Order: sequence, then structure tokens, then C-alpha cells
Amino acid sequence: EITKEQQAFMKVIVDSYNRHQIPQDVTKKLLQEQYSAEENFILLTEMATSQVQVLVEFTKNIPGFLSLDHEDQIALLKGSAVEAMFLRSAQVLSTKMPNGHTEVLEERIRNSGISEEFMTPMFNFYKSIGKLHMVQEEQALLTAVTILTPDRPFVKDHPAVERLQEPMLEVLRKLCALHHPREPQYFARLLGRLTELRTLNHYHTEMLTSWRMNDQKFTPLLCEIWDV
Ligand SMILES: Cc1cc(C(=O)O[C@@H]2C[C@H]3CC[C@]2(C)C3(C)C)ccc1N
Repeated sequence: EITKEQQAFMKVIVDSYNRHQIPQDVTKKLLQEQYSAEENFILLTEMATSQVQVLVEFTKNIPGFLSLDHEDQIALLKGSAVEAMFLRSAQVLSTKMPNGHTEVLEERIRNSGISEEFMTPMFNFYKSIGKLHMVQEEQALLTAVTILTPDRPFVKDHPAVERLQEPMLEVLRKLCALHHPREPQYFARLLGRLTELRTLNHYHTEMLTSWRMNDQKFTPLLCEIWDV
């Protein structure tokens, strides 16, 4: 079963995942600020910016990450940011939010200048994540596994990243068996979500381009992480 050192390893990741939540003031604003496409976009920009900050803090605490080649650290962060954000917001939307917040956030996302063709795959993903009823340990480890994907663009030392990702996949597999004993395929379904996540990268790039075209303003951090 899960060994002592795997438990310690998992605790580091889960504590970091829970410690770095999206600041309350951002989620509070979701309910307060008035409701226009412009205002909604500004809120999403704040949310995305704080999600990137949370992502960077979480990533730094993944055991072994800071001992990777520095350029590979950046390549992994930039390559996984969108997926980690969609994962985090899917979890926020499907569990964390006090009831009532979810609908408001969903409405604001739907009315923020994101065109319909990206909305559908995005919300389909949110629904498919919600149906999994992941426990928080699984959410934290799945996010860490996503960040440590060796085949991101510009990653030089693949084997070094694989050596970090493998033990995480092993713990995640055991967790799934532990928390979902009657669903032997649960782990496979979880990894299947990562494939679905990759398709969202493409839609996200289109979202950024269409926002850019409408001359919407981005924050420096979002420009840096997505080279826009
Ligand atoms: C450059 C830029 C990017 C985003 C973004 O990616 O938002 C993410 C897409 C969905 C998944 C996480 C987001 C915050 C979301 C819930 C809107 C939002 C605003 C903005 N000015």
C-alpha cells in the first residue's frame, strides 16, 4: 500500500496545494462587482493572474522541481500553466465554491468576451471533472503530474522530469484505488482527463488571440507566461 515516505511526499504536495488557494478577495469580487462584459473580463484577468501566482508557488514546492535545470523549470511552468489553471478552476467550480458562487462565476465567464466556440469545450471539461468527485489529494497530485509532463515544448532534460513525475503517478494510482475501490478504472479515467486538458490549450490560444484583437488589456504576468 502507500508507504510512509509516499505519505510524507504526498503531504508536502497536498499541503502546498491547499495553502496556495486563490485569494478570497478575488472570489469575493465575483459576487460584488457590477455585471458587464468589460467588468467580467477584468475579474477574469484578476483571477487568471492570481491563478498563475498560485501555480508558481505550488510548483516550487513540488519535491525535486527546484533541482531541475532552470530553463526546464520555466518551460514546464509555461507549458502547463493553462492546463493547471483549467484544472484548478474546474475544481473550484465543481467543489470549493460556496453554493451560489459557482453560478455567478460561470455566468461571468460566459459573459466576458470569450466566444461560444471555446465556451462549450471549457464547460464540458468542467462537467467531466465534476463527475469524477476527486478528493483533494487526487486534485493536488493530478495538478503536480500535469506540471511535470516531460514532453512540453523546449524541455531539454526529459528523463529528469520523468524521474519526478513517475513517483507522483505511482502515489496517484494508489490513492485512486484507496478512495475509489469500486471503480478499478478510476485512475485511467483521471489520466484521460489530462488528454482532454491538452485540447483546451488550443482553445485557450484562440481565446487569447481573440481578446488581443479586441485590444483587451492583459497583466504583465499573463503576457509573460503565455508570450502574448
Ligand atoms: C490573458 C487572460 C487570460 C485569462 C484566462 O486564461 O482565464 C482562464 C480561462 C478559464 C480557466 C481559468 C481562467 C481564469 C478562466 C476561468 C477564465 C483570463 C483573462 C485574461 N486577460
